[in-house]
Amino acid sequence: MDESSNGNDKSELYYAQLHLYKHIYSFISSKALKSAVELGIADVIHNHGKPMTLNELASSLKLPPSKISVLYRFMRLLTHNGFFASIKKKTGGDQEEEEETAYALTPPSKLLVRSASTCLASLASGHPRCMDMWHSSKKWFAEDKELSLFESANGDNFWNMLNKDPESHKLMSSFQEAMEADSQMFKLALKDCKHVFEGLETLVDVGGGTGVVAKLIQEAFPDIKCTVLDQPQVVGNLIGNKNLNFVAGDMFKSIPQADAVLLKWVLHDWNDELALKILKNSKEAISGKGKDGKVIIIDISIDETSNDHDLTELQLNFDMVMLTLYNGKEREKKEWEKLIYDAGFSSYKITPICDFKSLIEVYP
Ligand SMILES: C[S@@+](CC[C@H](N)C(=O)[O-])C[C@H]1O[C@@H](n2cnc3c(N)ncnc32)[C@H](O)[C@@H]1O
Repeated sequence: MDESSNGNDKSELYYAQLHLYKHIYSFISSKALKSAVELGIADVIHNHGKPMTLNELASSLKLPPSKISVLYRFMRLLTHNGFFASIKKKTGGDQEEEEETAYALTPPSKLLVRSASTCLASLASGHPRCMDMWHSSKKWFAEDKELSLFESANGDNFWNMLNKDPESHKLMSSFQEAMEADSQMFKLALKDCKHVFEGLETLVDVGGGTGVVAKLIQEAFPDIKCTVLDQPQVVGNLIGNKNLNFVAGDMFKSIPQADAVLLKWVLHDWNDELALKILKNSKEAISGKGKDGKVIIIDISIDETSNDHDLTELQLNFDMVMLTLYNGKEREKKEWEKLIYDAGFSSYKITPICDFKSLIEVYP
């Protein structure tokens, strides 16, 4: 140690070590959550209907006795991280009343209950291909190619891989499950941005998956005729209704005509060149409506100047996910502006929704 380990320098060094350790081991929080999801802890507590003691939990999870103390330590971390709440429960008879800790669900772990339409458990469990690819990042950096880390590590891009082998079918269904659950949140957001959809007669949800968002829009606006455009393997077997139509197609080729185009969680999957192509095709799709048409984008708009450090960290983490999985990106406001004007639109308006996303109305 040199003289810099004195006074303020010493506390700076302690802080540096702490900061580094915190980030080196931050994967533990994510992996403990994955273990909780695989064990089904949230489901067991939910089905029990009231907080559960450690022994009750271990018995429901059918854990061997040697794993009870392990479960305790996982629950301690998961409770500290806000996934469960620990409650003191009175046990024993009148004479020898004792207190025991019982675990209850919190709002984040309620999103892990598999019977809930908002369940995000499939995202928390992750997929080996999406985790293992990080071991190839050194090789990826050395390659002078525009490949995602996923493609560099797995030999094919994410979307092709989804449709290829049986193992990837699991990835596909958990991906669609997660998208559907995420879209359920849109129901709440829709209440705050009803004006955006009012007056529309037709809307095409581009890359609209299995139609969860289109159905929510229909519930709120029964008169809007919705078309969901997605890849044949996603919508090929889906059946619509009077006001809901599924179209198998390619948004890079053409988008059906409508008063409005919705692009929810779509543009962030693609680099600027391909996002521009989608936006230009969207502009073409609303051209029949003249100046009254609009494109509605729902994506992240990163604000690095925000004082909310956790929120910005989440948005930057999402950017890493988009970069490494699809070669896509989360965009800052100035990047959105450039993309929107480059696609030939004349104005736009950004409104924050769901605490970390934005709704961007784009006008011709
Ligand atoms: C991240 S998901 C978003 C799904 C949905 N909008 C949501 O918010 O839940 C992107 C969607 O784009 C679709 N997609 C990918 N390439 C496409 C293409 N060339 N044409 C149409 N849809 C495509 C995928 O199948 C997927 O459903």
